Amino acid sequence: MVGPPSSLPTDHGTFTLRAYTFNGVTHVAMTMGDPASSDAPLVRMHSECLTGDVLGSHRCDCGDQLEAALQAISSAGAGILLYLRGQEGRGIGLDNKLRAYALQDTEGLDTVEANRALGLPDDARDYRVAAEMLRHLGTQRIRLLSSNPAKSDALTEHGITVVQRLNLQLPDRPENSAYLQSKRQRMNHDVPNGHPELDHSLELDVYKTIATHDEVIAQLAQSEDGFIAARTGDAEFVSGELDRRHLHCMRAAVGAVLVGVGTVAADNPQLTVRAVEGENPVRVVLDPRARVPRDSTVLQSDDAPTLWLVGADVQINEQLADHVTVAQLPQSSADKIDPHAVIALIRKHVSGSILIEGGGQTVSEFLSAEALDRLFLTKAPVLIGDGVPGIRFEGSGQMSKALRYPFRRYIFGQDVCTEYMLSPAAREHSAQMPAQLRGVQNADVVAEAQPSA
Ligand SMILES: Nc1nc2c(ncn2[C@@H]2O[C@H](COP(=O)(O)OP(=O)(O)OP(=O)(O)O)[C@@H](O)[C@H]2O)c(=O)[nH]1
Ligand SMILES: [Zn+2]
Repeated sequence: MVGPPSSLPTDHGTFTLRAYTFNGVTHVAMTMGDPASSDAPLVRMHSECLTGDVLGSHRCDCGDQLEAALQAISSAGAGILLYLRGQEGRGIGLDNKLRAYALQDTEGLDTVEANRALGLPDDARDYRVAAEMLRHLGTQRIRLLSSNPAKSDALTEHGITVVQRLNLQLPDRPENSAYLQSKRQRMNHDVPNGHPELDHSLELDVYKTIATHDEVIAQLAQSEDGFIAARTGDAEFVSGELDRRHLHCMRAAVGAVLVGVGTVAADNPQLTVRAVEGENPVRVVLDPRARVPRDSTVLQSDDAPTLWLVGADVQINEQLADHVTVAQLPQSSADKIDPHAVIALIRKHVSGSILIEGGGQTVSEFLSAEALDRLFLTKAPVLIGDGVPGIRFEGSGQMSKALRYPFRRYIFGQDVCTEYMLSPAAREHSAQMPAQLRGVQNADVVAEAQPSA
């Protein structure tokens, strides 16, 4: 009933493959690492889908889920994929599934109605063999990669402890969104928008890239019409929870985080890592005239060291808390400090990447000085009308001179984040990472492009 293990090198790394035959049907388990030795390994219980898995169909999400699950297991370094044969068409078989497809095409039936019109059950799958396979692999506790709650219920019934169910967070495709909507409405599948159960250790690849290189990156969240706050400076909830989480992931990946004095005065940020696990970066306040409010969190709280960057002609005579270090730089003109000099100075104190976190003016200055390797610009679906501007720089009178860079795009719930790879170094660093087009993460790369020259 169980075949010998063999090795299976794949695009996602080398797995161990075992065949399990029950009632004349052969299923396979692909394992990576030693799942038995991990407390609750990632498990994908995948129903065979010839059209999606093999033929590349966009009618369903099976092919995308298969890829994403293998990528997730490979990123985690351990896990199991059970490929369940004979579950084609939610258990009604390939021939019937294609008949159901035809009824969907011609009669406009949804996926459930089409099965019923054929006199077949909505879902005929049985997961007993999957539970048997897991037990054979020494795994009784799992984290299940699925958007279908019925799958974890069934495994629980068969004696497997599902400690967590993780939605693979794949974006709908135009061709499968109606089908996915029906699954959500009629079969209780998750809506993949900022799922609260998401495992916070699962990240975008670019965080690793940032953490392992010395880059200068910037981020900004703007309204659709380009403002980071209302006229009064009120910046509460411009972008959503996932964008906040993204910001905290970046803070955790860098050595230093810099804000302009205006942001400290307006928002009194803590600049610490709270939404995810990670170390706090060194906080840098760019403050040519030493105007920062003396009761601000960056000066008062010792959660992280603070580097207070002031102009060369400023005198700081007051007593400062131990976590605050003052550094001075010459101002070029009109209170401005050259971004390149700022970076060089920070690098003397801190190693790792530097995140320019805001506000709009500071990020714009670093952008137009060509001091950035990468820019993450999130656009939230809100119109403010007038307020504190986001990215603004002199630009050019000609469209042909507008800035176009290679970019990647992520969906963070309702917000869209564009990552511009501004420098050749950033592009090279990202190219060294396997292009993670899909994976377990809070957002997926939904578009990638190189601008034409
Ligand atoms: N009967 C029928 N089956 C379909 C249809 N579209 C996809 N399938 C099958 O559905 C099975 C996958 O089930 P899904 O409901 O997509 O997803 P799930 O496996 O329950 O849940 P996930 O773990 O999130 O993938 C595969 O065997 C597909 O062949 C359809 O329109 N009709
Ligand atoms: Zn499918």
